[in-house]
Amino acid sequence: MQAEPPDQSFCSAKDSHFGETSHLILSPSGVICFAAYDDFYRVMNSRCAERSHAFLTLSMAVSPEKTVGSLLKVFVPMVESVAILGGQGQLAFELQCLLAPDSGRSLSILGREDLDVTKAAQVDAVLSGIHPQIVINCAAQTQVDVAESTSENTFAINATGAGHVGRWCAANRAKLVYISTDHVFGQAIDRAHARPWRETDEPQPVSVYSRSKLAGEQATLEACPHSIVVRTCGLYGERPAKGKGNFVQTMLRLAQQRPVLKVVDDQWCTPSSAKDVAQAICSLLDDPEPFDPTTNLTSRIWHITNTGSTTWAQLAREIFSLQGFTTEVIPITTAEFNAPAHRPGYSVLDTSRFTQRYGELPSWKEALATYLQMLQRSE
Ligand SMILES: NC(=O)C1=CN([C@@H]2O[C@H](COP(=O)(O)OP(=O)(O)OC[C@H]3O[C@@H](n4cnc5c(N)ncnc54)[C@H](OP(=O)(O)O)[C@@H]3O)[C@@H](O)[C@H]2O)C=CC1
Ligand SMILES: Cc1cn([C@H]2C[C@H](O)[C@@H](COP(=O)(O)OP(=O)(O)O[C@H]3O[C@@H](C)C(=O)[C@@H](O)[C@H]3O)O2)c(=O)[nH]c1=O
Repeated sequence: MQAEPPDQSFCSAKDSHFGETSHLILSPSGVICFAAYDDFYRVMNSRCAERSHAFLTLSMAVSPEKTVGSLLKVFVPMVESVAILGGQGQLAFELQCLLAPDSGRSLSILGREDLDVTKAAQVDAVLSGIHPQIVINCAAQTQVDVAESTSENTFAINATGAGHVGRWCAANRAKLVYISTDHVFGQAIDRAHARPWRETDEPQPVSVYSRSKLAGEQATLEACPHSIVVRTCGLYGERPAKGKGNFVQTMLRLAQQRPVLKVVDDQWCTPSSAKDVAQAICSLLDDPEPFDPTTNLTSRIWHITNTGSTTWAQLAREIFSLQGFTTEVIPITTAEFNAPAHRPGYSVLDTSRFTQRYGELPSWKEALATYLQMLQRSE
C-alpha cells in the first residue's frame, strides 16, 4: 500500500499512552503518523494486532527534528474508536462535539433507534459491528417524575440495559463510562450540617429514577472491570432532551408566559453545564489510570459538576437576572411543589477527587452565564 503523500494540515495531539515526550500527529485522512519512539512501535504493534489492523511500517530513518513531511514513517488506522449510546441526548451532543474525528478518535453516535440498551442481542450485534475501544453510556430514562409510574421500563433502561452494555465491554476489553446522578444521595439532611457528598459515601436513593441509576452504576462496575461511573447534576446543554428539556430552558420558556414563577428553594445541588461535564469526561478518557481494573469499586466513581452550590429558586433568579428579565421567583418548598417523585434535600457532590487530578470546572454562575450567552448567539 503506497503511503499517502504528506500534507501539512496536520495537528499534533499528545498521546498520554506514551508520556509527555511523544507526539501523535493526525492527518486529515484519519491515519496517524508520529515522531518515532521505540516504545511506540512495541505498543502500537500490540494494539493494532489486537484489532487486526494493518500496521504498515515504512523506512525507519527517523529523528525528532525532521519535518512532519519526513516523519511520515508509520501509518496506523485510528488508534481509538468511541461509541456514544443515548446518542440523541443532551450530554451525548456535547460529547460528540468534543470527540469529533479530528480529536484522534473515530466516533459512533448511537441513538435509541440504532442501539436499544434493553435489547441484549442488539447491544452485542451493534457493538461487535463497530468494535469501539471506548463506550460512553448516556442512554437513560431521565424523566424523574414519569419514572415513578414506569418503574419496570425505567429499570430496564437505566439498570438492566447498563448491564448488557457492561458485559459486552468486559468481553471485548473496552473502556466504559456510565453516567449517573446526584440523585443517588436522596437523604434530606439539615443544610446547616451538610457537607458535599463524597464518592465513598453510602447512597440513599429516594425515587424510582435514582434507585434505577444506582442499580445501573452497580451493574456497570460489576460487569466491566474497565468501567467508571461519572455522577453529575442538573445538566443543561445546547440540545435538551426531547421529553425532558432542561431546567434553564424551561425557566426561559415559562418566563415568557408568566410574570411570577414558583420554584423550590429547599433542594441544594450544583446544576451543571453539559459542555463542562463533557469536557471533564474527555479528561478521564485521556488518562488510562481511572480505568485500571485493579482499583476498588468506589475508586471507579467520579463526582463531576461545576463548582459551588445553589437551590433551583436561586438558579432561576440568576437566570432572570442575567437575562434582564423582571420575572418574580417565589420560593416554595418541595412539599408545596408536590411532584410525584421525591428529590434530595441536599445532593451537592464533592468533586475534589476529580479537581485535584484534572482541575476545577467553572463555578455554576460562570457556567450559566456562558450558556446563556451561547443561547443568545444561536438565536
Ligand atoms: N439531565 C440531567 O440533569 C442529568 C442527567 N444525568 C445522566 O446523564 C445521562 C445523560 O443525560 P441527558 O443527556 O441529560 O439525558 P437525555 O434524556 O437528554 O438523553 C438520554 C438519551 O437516552 C436515550 N434512551 C432512552 N432509552 C434508551 C434505550 N432503551 N436505549 C438507548 N437509548 C435510550 C434517549 O432517547 P429518546 O430521546 O428516544 O428517549 C435520549 O436520547 C443519563 O444517564 C442521565 O441519567 C445525570 C445527572 C443529571
Ligand atoms: C419547572 C419547575 C421545576 N421546579 C422544581 C422541580 C424540581 O424539584 C426542580 C428541578 O426541576 P427539573 O424538572 O429540572 O428537575 P429534576 O427532574 O429534578 O432534574 C433532575 O434530572 C435528573 C435526570 C437528574 O439526574 C438530576 O440531577 C436532576 O437534574 O425544580 C419548580 O419548583 N418549579 C418549576 O417551575
